[in-house]
Amino acid sequence: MTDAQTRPPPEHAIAAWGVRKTFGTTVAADSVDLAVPRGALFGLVGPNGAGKTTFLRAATGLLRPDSGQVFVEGVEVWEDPVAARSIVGVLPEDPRLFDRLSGMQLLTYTGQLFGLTRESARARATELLNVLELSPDAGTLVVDYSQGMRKKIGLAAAMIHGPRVLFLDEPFESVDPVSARTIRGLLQQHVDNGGTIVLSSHVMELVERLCDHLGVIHQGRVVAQGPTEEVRGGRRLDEVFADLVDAEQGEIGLSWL
Ligand SMILES: Nc1ncnc2c1ncn2[C@@H]1O[C@H](COP(=O)(O)OP(=O)(O)OP(=O)(O)O)[C@@H](O)[C@H]1O
Repeated sequence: MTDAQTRPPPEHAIAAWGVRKTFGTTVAADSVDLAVPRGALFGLVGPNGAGKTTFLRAATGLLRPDSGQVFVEGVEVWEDPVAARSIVGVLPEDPRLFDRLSGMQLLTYTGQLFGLTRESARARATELLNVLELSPDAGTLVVDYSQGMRKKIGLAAAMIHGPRVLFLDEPFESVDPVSARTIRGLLQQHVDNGGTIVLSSHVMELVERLCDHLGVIHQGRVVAQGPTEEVRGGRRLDEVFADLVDAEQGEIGLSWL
């Protein structure tokens, strides 16, 4: 339950506090607190197993947290999941797509699920396929798409209803450099038009260049967050990251190699 006192200020497009999720004895998210300003392109970084995907799933209605709250544009995701769904577009880490449909069918169907008319869904699908250079494969079954193509069609499906907030889990993974540039352009356009994006990535250079805000998650907690320049403090992000997650820089190797 929430009350007026726990609601985030309106300048926060996303606000999470105390998000906790355990799997048996594994604490995947310990207590995640995050504030994402409206219009931010927010990068979420952290080592393998830090809890990024768990948090993103909890924040998007895909995985119910044990405790904590997530507000998206003032709507508590688990209190009002229907309202949250129309505000949010989600690219999960491993999107479960209806892969017996063609790319065009998948997008049209997804658009209609979100209340678009068939004509409008088809028009948007055509545009998205075109921008993401998937038009030649519009009629190909998604099951026959490459990994990178699946990422791109997943992104298109996340965007088709024009959500104000996008949550993207590793949107650049498996994507070729030209498509990555196209996606960066799309994401920039989304925030320039007043939207908000949270994306996770392991590519520090990309986060550094693309994201105006970032959060570092480690062992299920956010250990640093804020404007990218502030978090970096004049250093390279990979150095700051290594310090924050106590990465060992000592001798490593395999004795038998
Ligand atoms: N469904 C699940 N069942 C059991 N354990 C899980 C499950 N999902 C995640 N975990 C565990 O929770 C922890 C956090 O996982 P999560 O996938 O959130 O990390 P991540 O930061 O996204 O990692 P990566 O960068 O490697 O994708 C890990 O220890 C993982 O093994």
